[in-house]
This record gives sequence, C-alpha cells and structure tokens, in this order.
Amino acid sequence: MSTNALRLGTRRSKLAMAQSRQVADAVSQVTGRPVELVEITTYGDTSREHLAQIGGTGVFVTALREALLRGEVDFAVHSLKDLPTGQPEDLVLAAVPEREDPRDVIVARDALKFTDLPRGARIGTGSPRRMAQLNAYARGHGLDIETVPIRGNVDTRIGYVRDGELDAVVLAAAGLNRMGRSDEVTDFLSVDTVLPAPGQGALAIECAAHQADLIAALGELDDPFTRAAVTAERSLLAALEAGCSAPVGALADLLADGQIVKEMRLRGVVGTTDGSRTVQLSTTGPVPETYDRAMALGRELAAEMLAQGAAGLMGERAQ
Ligand SMILES: NCc1[nH]cc(CCC(=O)O)c1CC(=O)O
Repeated sequence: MSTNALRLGTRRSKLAMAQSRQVADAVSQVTGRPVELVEITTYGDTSREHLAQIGGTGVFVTALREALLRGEVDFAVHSLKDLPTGQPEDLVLAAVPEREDPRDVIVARDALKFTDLPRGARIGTGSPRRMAQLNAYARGHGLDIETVPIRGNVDTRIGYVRDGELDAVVLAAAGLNRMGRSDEVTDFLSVDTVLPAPGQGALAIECAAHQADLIAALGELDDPFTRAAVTAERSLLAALEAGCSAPVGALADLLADGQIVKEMRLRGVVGTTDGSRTVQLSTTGPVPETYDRAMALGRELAAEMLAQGAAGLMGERAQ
C-alpha cells in the first residue's frame, strides 16, 4: 500500500466530525498513513423534514456511499444505527470498532431525572422508538409526560431545553460522549426502560469492495464482539422489515457467569408511539461463532415478535 494520505469521507455535523477525527487517528495508527477528512453533505443534513417522513433509510449515508463508489474517498465512517440493513455488494464494512455506551440519555432542565419530571412534562424526541418506549413506561408507572416530535442536531435539540421550550430531550449517550459533552446528561435511561436503536453506539468503517489491502488494514480496528452484537440487532430489524426510523429497539449483550461468558442475549421491542401496545421479547443462544449464527439469533427473535403481532404495531414501517 502507498504512503499517501487516506481520504476519509465524513458528514459535516459536529458529531460526525468528532467521530471521524477519532477514527482518523486510529486508522493513522494502524496504517502508518496520514488521514485527511473530506466533508460531504448528505440529504439528511439539508432536509428540514422529519426523519420518519423522509423515510429515514439511508438519508445520512447515500452521498457518502456515492463518493466511495466514485473513488473520491477511500473510506467512510457511519453511525451504525443510521446504516440501512442491506449491504451493497460493491461496498464492505471493513471494521466495526468497539462500541460506545449504547444507552439513551435525558438532558433535562434543572438536572432532573426522567422519573422526577413533573406532571405534564414535555419531552422532545423525533424517534418513534423513543416515543413508544417512554410512553409505554409512563403508562406503566403512572407518569404523565408528553412526547414532542423534534429533530435537528445535538445543539439544536439541547437548545430546546436551554430556551425553556421543552422540559427534556432524549439523545444517545454515545453521541454526547464522542463530542465531549457527556456533562450535559442529567439521566441515563436504563436499557430495561428504553432499548436503544439497533447498532446504537457503534460505528461502521466502510470502503469499496475492491480495496483488499485497505480492507485488511482497517480490519485491525474491528471488534468481533461488537460486530456479532450489531449483526444480531440488525438482523432482527431486517427480519421485522423495519427501517431505522421504525419504532424498533434492540440490544445484544453477553451473559457471563463470573468471568466465563456463557451466552449472547438479544432483546427486542416494537411499540406504537403512544405506548399503548408493545411487544418486547428476549432470546438467548450460544455466543455466536459465526456472523451467520448472530443473524440467525436476530431472525429467531423477529419470528417470535411477529407471532405476537409486532407487524401491526409498526406504523412507520419502511416500504
Ligand atoms: N439519529 C442521529 C444519530 N445517529 C447517531 C447518533 C449518535 C449515537 C450513535 O452513534 O449511535 C445520533 C444522535 C442521537 O441519536 O442522539
């Protein structure tokens, strides 16, 4: 491989730039080559519509992929949760690095915790998944909250709380951590309350399939457990025939007995955005030795969820 700079295609948002810089440093370390950032504007960055309306699928990703296929950049960094489940044949996920905190968090006024929000509190989130689970929890625990659809970047969303327009907003811990803004968090939402989006907290490093040397070099940054976990989560999402804006939460983790890892657990949830109906199930299997096994775990859980009526709860299903 040459010693020229590698070109990393990235979105321009502060979050994308922060995570791209971190990946650029790591790639420089393993390849010994400098990495330069090439900024690319995606449809999701310019459209003012709600994600659920523009369909969600791939709006942050398509322009980056086109730049990869045209050879304008050597690799791209995506938030895995924004990546559609079907992998194009001419592109490869060369690495899925170790996952950040997968949880959702609350940024609330007056340092409030979720369960201490006053009656009638207005909580901003544009995510049907977050709405469905927060409203389901509120119904089950006698909380009186109103979820308010918003979108925008991290600054915009936190601004709604600063301005007093909303009592709280929901964000991903990983994004705030990567931006060095974890001090904004006023409460971490347990995954028992809100399951994250499939792949949340993980990044994907993608490059063109013909770049064998580069794929091998980037592979150094791959974390096989993270990849197995997100493979199971995304297989569940695909088998539910849902897109990244559907009300689907999923999380795979390892169950250990002392130091000995015993099994992989996959939890999944689907619900109506008002929280009136949810299907939430969990399955366990041997720690997958192949990614095909991780895929199978996701399909198995999806089949059980569909048997319990999951399809009827997904108003925002992708076509
Ligand atoms: N949908 C936007 C998005 N895509 C990835 C992240 C950051 C978390 C991650 O990398 O999974 C966010 C922001 C958020 O949900 O708060």
